[in-house]
Parts: sequence; C-alpha cells; structure tokens
Amino acid sequence: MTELFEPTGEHDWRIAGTATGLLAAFNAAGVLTSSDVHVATRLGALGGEDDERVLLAVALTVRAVRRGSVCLDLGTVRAVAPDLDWPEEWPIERSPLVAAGAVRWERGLLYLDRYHRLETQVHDDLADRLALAPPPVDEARLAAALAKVRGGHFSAEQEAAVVAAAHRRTTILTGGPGTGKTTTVARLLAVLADQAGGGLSIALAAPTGKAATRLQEAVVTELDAVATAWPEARGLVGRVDGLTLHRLLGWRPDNATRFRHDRANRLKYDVVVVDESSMVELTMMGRLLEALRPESRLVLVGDPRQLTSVGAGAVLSDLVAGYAGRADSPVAALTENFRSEQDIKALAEALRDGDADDVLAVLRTPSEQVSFVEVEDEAAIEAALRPDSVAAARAVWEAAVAEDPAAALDELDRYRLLCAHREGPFGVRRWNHLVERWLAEEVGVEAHQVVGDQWYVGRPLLVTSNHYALDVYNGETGVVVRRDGRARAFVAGSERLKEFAPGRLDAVETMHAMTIHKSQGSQADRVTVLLPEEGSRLLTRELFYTAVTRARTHVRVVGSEAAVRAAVATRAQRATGLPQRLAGS
Ligand SMILES: Nc1ncnc2c1ncn2[C@@H]1O[C@H](COP(=O)(O)OP(=O)(O)OP(=O)(O)O)[C@@H](O)[C@H]1O
Repeated sequence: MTELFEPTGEHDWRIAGTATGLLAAFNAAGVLTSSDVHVATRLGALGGEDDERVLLAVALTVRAVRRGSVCLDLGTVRAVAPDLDWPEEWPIERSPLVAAGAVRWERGLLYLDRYHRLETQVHDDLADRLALAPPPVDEARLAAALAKVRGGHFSAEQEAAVVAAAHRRTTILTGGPGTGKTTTVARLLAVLADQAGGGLSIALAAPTGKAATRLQEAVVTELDAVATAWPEARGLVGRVDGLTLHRLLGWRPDNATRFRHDRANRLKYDVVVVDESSMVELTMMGRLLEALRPESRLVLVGDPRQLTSVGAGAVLSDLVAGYAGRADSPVAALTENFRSEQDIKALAEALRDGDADDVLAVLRTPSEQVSFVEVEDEAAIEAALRPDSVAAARAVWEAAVAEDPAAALDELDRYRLLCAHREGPFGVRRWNHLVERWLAEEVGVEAHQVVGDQWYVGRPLLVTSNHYALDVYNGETGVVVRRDGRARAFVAGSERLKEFAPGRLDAVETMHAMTIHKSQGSQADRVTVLLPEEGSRLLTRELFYTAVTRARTHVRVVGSEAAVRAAVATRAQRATGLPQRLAGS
C-alpha cells in the first residue's frame, strides 16, 4: 500500500522550502506535506519548542488527522516509512507544547488539543448518560406492547434489542444491511410512545439527506405494518421528523462547525434516532451529544463494518470495540440478514471474517447473485462494463425522454457502478465520461448533446452538498428529464419529486458511476464493483464490504485476484483513543 507521495522536484507545492533537518527529510521523502510541516513549525514557534523530534511528531499528528485519525500512535508510526532515519526517542513529555496544552500526550498517543477535547467530550457525555438512573419502565405495559408488535415479522433478536433499548437512554443498534434495524427502530418507537402514553417528540436523523429521507419513509411504512395488529400505535407515535444531522442541530450560516443547538440550547426531542452512524465523524458526534438533553433517548443505528466517516474518527466502530465486554454495554447487535440473497450474504460474511480464500471461493462459485470478472487491462474492463452500464443509462434516458421523472428515478436504483476512486483509470470521472459517450453512440443522438451539454436529458444526478433554501440535500439523487420540451431536473424527496430549472442545482455530479464512499446509505438492485489496482491506498476490507453490501439482488466484482487479496488484507485503520477510554472507564 502506498502511503507516500513522490515529489516531482524542488518546486513541487508539497515541498516546504523553509523546512530543515528532520522535517525537511520527511517532507522530501513524501511522508509529510508542506502544510503538515507549516502547522508544526508554527505551533513550535508559538509554544517555544525547537526540538526537531517533537516538531516531527506534531507534523506527523497533523498528517494523521488529515487522513482520518484522531491522534498519532507513536509506537507504530515507523511503519509509514521504515527506511527513513527515525529519531531514537520522542521527548514529548517534557515539551513546552504539552505544558501549554497545544498538544496532548496520553497512553502513547499524541493529539492536537482540539481532537483531544472532542474525544474526551464524547467519552464523558456518553459516560454521563450511562451513569444516569435508567428510564422508568412499566413492565406489564411493555410486555403487552411487545405482544402487539410481534404481529407480522419480529425475530427474538429484534425483540431483545427493543427490550434492552426500552430500559436505556442510550442504545447502539448495530447490524449489516437488511438485518432489520429499521424494523426494530419502528417497533421501539411504538413501544416507547406507548410507555409515555403518546406525545413523544421524535427525530429521525442521518448524516445525509438521502439517508434521513429513507429512514423516515421506512419507519412510517413499518409503523403502518405495526398498526395492522395495533391500530393505536400510529397515533401514539405521532409525527416523526426525518432530517439531516446538520438540520437537527441547527445549521448556522456564520459557522461551519458550531450549531444553534449546543449545551446551552439543548434539543427539545425526547427521542433522537441516528441512522448510518458509521458515517458520523467525531466532531459531529461531539456536537450531537452536547446538544442532547441528558434524559432524552439516543439510538445510534449503523453497521460498524462499513467505511468510516470522511472526517476524522471512527466513532461507531470505536463504541462497539470500547463497550465490548462491559456489563453496562448499550450495544444491541442484529445479525440475521432478511433481505440479501444467499450468495451476497455469503460474500459479505467472508469479507467480514477477513478470509481471502473464502472471499475468492464465493466469488468464483457460479451463482445468480454473485459474479467475478477477473480482468486487469483497461480494454478488457471496458468491454466487461459497457453492456450493463449502457443498458442502465439507456433505461434512465428513455424514461427521461418520455417525460416520466418517477420512472427515471426508479431506474436509477436498478443498477449502480461503484468505483473506489474519483480520478484515474478506475475513477468515477473517467467512467462517467465513458458511459456518456457509449450512451450517445447507443441512442444515436449527437454525441455533443450528451457529452457537451451539462444538462442533457437523461443525466443522472447526485447532490453533493446540502442546499437548505432549495430543500435539496447531500446524497439525494435526481435525473434531468424532458418536460414541455425543456430540460428540468427532478430530485427524489421524501414525499414528492422536487423539480428545478437545472441551473439552480450547483452542487451536483453525474452519477453513471459513483464512489463507494458516496454510496453509503443507499442500495441498488444490481451493483458492479470496479476494484482498483492492488497498490491503491483506498483499497481496504471496509471499502470492499461497503460496496458489496450495496447490492440487493446481484453483485459483480471486476478486478484481479491480487486486488481482492489486497482489499481483504488491508484494514482501514484509524488511530483513536476512544476504545481504550471507554474500556477503561
Ligand atoms: N424478523 C423479520 N422476519 C422477516 N423479515 C424481516 C424481519 N425483520 C425485517 N424484515 C424484512 O427485512 C428487510 C430489511 O429490514 P430493514 O429495512 O428493517 O433492515 P435494515 O437493517 O434497516 O436495512 P438497511 O441496512 O438497508 O437500512 C425488510 O424487507 C423487512 O421487512
């Protein structure tokens, strides 16, 4: 796995011209970028530290945060570039930077102060919630409610999770796709509303708009199912608000990292459910925990095996690891997958267990649900991907030309091409261009109509940031559709299709292909996973697992055996101190 960059010369922008000694050497070797070096030298100048070993450790910590870690593990850092001339020791403890609180040194981990504060806050807020007296439960009422929600489907595991959650203020509900997390949440809400006699205020939140919408829809559908055996349940639960975490906390135009709701202005909700919690970064988790009233209920839902958040931290998997073995653990795990086809499940399980031979065996066993296209050269990959990609793009295009936005949006969820990278031969950008070209050839329109016009009819869209004024959110999908002879953009919302003059949507990308990171929180019937080369820095087990578990009925993996083995062998490791903190308290 390549961790370093290769400087292209002394004028490479990643080279800090003013660096000397160790910092210069690690910069020239491609370990540190110029910004890592500058932050460390600036901190050193402000804090009166000139020991180059300490400055190197600080620069490496900046680098670690840039790559998603919360801190730097000095015990293992040499593995980044074993051949370099590493200091014999790290005189951190007596550094004036530690004395001044600019950096924190704890359990062999070095933190920038901001991340140390965040991590301890998350830990302390969770510990405070766990230390509160548990919520009162009317056990007879609970038993009666459980008997009513048992109608339809409800496994023993799901029931146990509901019972545990009813007795706690904090619950971490984990499980892979299709393990009935939403089903469980809906029944939990009915049980909690029944305990309260109605009148609970409930927020259903998620990191992206798409995931929040999906959660709200799924919970409402499940509540309707519950209502067949328990007609009062729907009324007891009442309204459920589906919203992004940003919106829940009160986005502020003047501040990107602070919200309207905080410790001094807590959220009014009695119950807050957060779906897709694996995508929640440490900063956001800190903001959420401080904004919750201590006596409110928090239900974090997610799959800890998925890719971690884009920003620093790996909070969900840290919580699962940190609480493991603790008698007061708030983790309730669902393990039975009710949705995916047998062979997709087998592939996901082999990946979860980390056995590359098993993964390859599943991939190579003839199956209706799993296929493996073992190709490496670009022409062969293109030939393998073209038929399905074009058929999917064509189906969207046909609905779009027929002025049928709902059908076009439905088609989007039938097939998805997933790439690890944005750029390069295995990247989304290249594959978007290729599919556009192939589509133009296929449907016989002038190539420039598809390739040259940004808003061509049939263009699948992925919204890439929240746009509150337009009611359009990061992760939502859309299509450009013909309407009365003009191109209009339609975005799928929770209750309706949202229609726009295309130019109003500025933060959108074409979605013939999608990155695996962006695909979190969504599924498609058939998924093609294009694995990058084995040397790719992004190729990890978590990435592969996330991609495979996006598929409902068929997953096709395109790549080499070496890439599969590299993915299975590589964990998306992030240094954080949260598990140890939780385990130790
Ligand atoms: N106990 C059960 N028996 C049979 N089917 C079930 C059971 N629980 C849930 N299901 C069904 O399995 C499917 C997946 O359930 P659900 O959507 O609740 O899972 P999920 O874990 O929330 O999935 P995702 O990760 O995609 O959000 C649904 O069709 C649901 O109706």
